[in-house]
Amino acid sequence: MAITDGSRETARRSLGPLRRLVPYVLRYRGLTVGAIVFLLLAAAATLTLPIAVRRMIDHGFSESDSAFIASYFSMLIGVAAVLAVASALRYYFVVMLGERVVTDLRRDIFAHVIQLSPAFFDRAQSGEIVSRLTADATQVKAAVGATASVALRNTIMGVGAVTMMVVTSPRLSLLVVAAIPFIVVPIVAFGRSVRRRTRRAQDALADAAAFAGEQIGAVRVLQAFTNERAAAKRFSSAVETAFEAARASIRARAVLTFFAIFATSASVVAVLWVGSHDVLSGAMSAGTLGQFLLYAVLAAGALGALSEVWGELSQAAGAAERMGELLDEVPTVAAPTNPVALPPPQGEVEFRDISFSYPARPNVSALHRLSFRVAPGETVAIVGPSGAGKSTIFSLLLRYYDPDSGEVLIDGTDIRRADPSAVRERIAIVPQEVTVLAASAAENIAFGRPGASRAEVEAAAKAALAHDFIMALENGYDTPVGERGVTLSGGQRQRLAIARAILRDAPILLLDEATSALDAESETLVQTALERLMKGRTTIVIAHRLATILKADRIFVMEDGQIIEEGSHADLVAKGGIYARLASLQFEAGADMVRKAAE
Ligand SMILES: Nc1ncnc2c1ncn2[C@@H]1O[C@H](COP(=O)(O)OP(=O)(O)OP(=O)(O)O)[C@@H](O)[C@H]1O
Repeated sequence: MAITDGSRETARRSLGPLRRLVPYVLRYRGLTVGAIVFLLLAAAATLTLPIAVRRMIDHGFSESDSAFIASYFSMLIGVAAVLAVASALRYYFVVMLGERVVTDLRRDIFAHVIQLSPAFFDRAQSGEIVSRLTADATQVKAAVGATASVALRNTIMGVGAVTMMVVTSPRLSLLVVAAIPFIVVPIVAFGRSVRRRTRRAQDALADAAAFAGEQIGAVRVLQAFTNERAAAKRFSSAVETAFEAARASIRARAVLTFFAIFATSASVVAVLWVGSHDVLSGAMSAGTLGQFLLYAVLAAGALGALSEVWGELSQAAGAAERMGELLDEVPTVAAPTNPVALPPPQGEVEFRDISFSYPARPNVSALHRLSFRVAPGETVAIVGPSGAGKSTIFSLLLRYYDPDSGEVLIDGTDIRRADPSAVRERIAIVPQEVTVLAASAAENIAFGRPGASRAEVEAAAKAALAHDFIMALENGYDTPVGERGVTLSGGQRQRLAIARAILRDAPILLLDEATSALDAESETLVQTALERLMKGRTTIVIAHRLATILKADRIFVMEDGQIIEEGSHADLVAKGGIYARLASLQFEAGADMVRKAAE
């Protein structure tokens, strides 16, 4: 399974996954080259400053030549200008590159994820995927942009400064080299423990955030069960745990800061001490000592910055790895290399000896040697207890999954041989729970057929008896509905779904009847709209209402993944089998009708 938490730990240790970003970076050669050029230019400008300072000290103050000072300072201003321009442009190119790369990554991942098979979503949490698109992407952006450039700049600066230190004074450099282990080893060791504590604090905070997200998402249920106090208490203890973890990390960081500053300052003082003896004895000029010290400070700064960004880079590597996992996920249901074209639509559906288990539950058989044929234009109602496999029939028809054995045929073609999109274009679905998108009413209907004109949307809405309630909304078809807009009633949502299906105008209609009862008036509207929708189409309906079942041409009674009875309502009632029992129990409300039909 690709979506795991385990990767978070291992990923932090290696920068390897960042390699995945290289092709994205290379797509923008201009930005990349610009970033590197200005990076080098800024580093070079910085590295010339200590030389300038030496010449200042050694010549500027001793030679009372004002022309020298003037030309000298104008040159310095020139260097400063180069430094400023290069730094600004470096910032621009580097940050732009980061934004660009992450925009592309987000776009690619989203496009990839939404075409993955439902089998993937059975095991992945949608929250986890979204967090990869947002939080992980932000980390990668920081890495490609700021962090990588800080790392690169400081590597260049570090190497440059150390080289210049050796050039300036090999003797003092040797002294610094001798001091390095005493400074660096403890800092690295301590830094590691700081990182461990920081990670613990972040994980604790992530737990608290996940809890908050879940509770706020289900706030109505939370209030209905009056669980607010318990939830508040749990959250409070979660954030307190995060605080304690943060405190440990802050404390460790404070100690680290003390040590780092003291150790580096003390060693600088020591070098200065030795160096000033050399100056006094005439072995070295004061300017050279100044130059050396400045290089030492630059080198130390570069080293410090590198140790800081290392942690950030390895976190970004973890983020890049998690995003990469999503891109590596292959859809289990894919179009064949040479998909066959489906014949002209008739609306015939056939299941031939289908056996199927869900990948998430391979030991449970959802459908077992199931065969049936639905003729063009026929209406079939599927009834049966919960878990019988009714929805699974829909899932296989839409090719969300492929059967373990047997064939699903649409108009005589095995759907595995066709492009899944071509198969799905033949099907319209009215689900039990209608998804209303956070968009306008018109856009919600147009979802049925992307690109439909406003006139087509309105015609569909009229046929679905949705026009009147939409016109009564504040801005008619342009009124936002769904999450950030008007909340629609159950009956209105269903008519919206019916309008979508009418607009789709597909030969095969899959109807998953809502179980929740509507009031009589809504019910009549929905039924009328449905009848219009079903006209002339092959309809398979997972039926819960007697009225629907009575109108069906045939009824399939399912149990344990098989069709155990089949026939018209009257046939089945007369037979006195499972259906007859089911009908008199389950469809109590229509018991009279059952009796009448049986007579
Ligand atoms: N995505 C899934 N992953 C694993 N098992 C599943 C999945 N969906 C359904 N199942 C299992 O497959 C079997 C058939 O389920 P299905 O949803 O087709 O039943 P159903 O007749 O539609 O039930 P209901 O009327 O309650 O919707 C059940 O045992 C169910 O637990």
